Amino acid sequence: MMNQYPFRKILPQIGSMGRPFLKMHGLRNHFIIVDGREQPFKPTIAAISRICDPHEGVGAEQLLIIENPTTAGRNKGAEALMRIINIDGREAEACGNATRCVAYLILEEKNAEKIILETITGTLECWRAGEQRVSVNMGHISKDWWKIPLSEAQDTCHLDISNGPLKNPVALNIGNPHVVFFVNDLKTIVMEDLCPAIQTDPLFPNQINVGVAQMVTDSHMLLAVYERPGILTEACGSGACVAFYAARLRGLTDRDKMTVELPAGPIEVAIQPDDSVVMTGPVAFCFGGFLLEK
Ligand SMILES: N[C@@H](CCC[C@H](N)C(=O)O)C(=O)O
Repeated sequence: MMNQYPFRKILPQIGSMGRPFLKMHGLRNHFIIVDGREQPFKPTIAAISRICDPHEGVGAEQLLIIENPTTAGRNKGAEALMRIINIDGREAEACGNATRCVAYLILEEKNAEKIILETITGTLECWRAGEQRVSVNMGHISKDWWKIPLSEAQDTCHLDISNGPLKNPVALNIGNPHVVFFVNDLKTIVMEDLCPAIQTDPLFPNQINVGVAQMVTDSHMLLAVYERPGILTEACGSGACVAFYAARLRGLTDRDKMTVELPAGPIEVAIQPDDSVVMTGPVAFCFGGFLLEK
């Protein structure tokens, strides 16, 4: 029989010493979620990297900290502020899959059908869309070069940057910055080889999330996203929204709804009459536990 003694000895200590966390995923995009509303959570960069490292910590693509909304957010009806921290400790301005996961927690907590969630770039309306499915209005997408941001003026619909078969992308900002390349056959693209040089090009002072898309029909596309800071994720919610928007800008579709098929599965994206973008997809729980960092 397995010796359970070390567990009995250690677990009560961990329970009183550590910060509770939940691990969730939105289409296999993995998050560690900490509630910092009563007791602030301010880990160091080294602690963030360790917590997110699957070999040393819990393992995740982002750490999400739930905080109380700011006064501006509260005035707009926000129930909570979600902070999105990349594994290098830098704060991301948006994350579609994370928004669905945290929104689901707050929807459950408030026993509500719809809530408003604040991020560092504004407020987002989120609502239930079926069993463990959430829709989020991700807001408006900008194509102004200085808002991407780019380091010089360029036509963001046809950016002058390329690497091998990746050419002529669209640059957009949905809170966080993205470029989207269109290709004929996504499976021939080796993302890890081609995307790092694009992501870190000096044209992008804040670096950039790199999406590569293939149109299947005018309402179905395939998409892979190499995210900041150098991770090929199995799904990217903000990337799905901008890829659909980019396809419309390029005249590849005139639909107002699109199924964006990522390696882990589909996200439904719809453009609203006011040009804001609604994304719908699943959320799932992995496990919970205690972080030793306070
Ligand atoms: N790494 C991104 C933020 C995360 C995006 C996310 N996976 C999504 O679902 O949108 C960045 O640095 O912008």
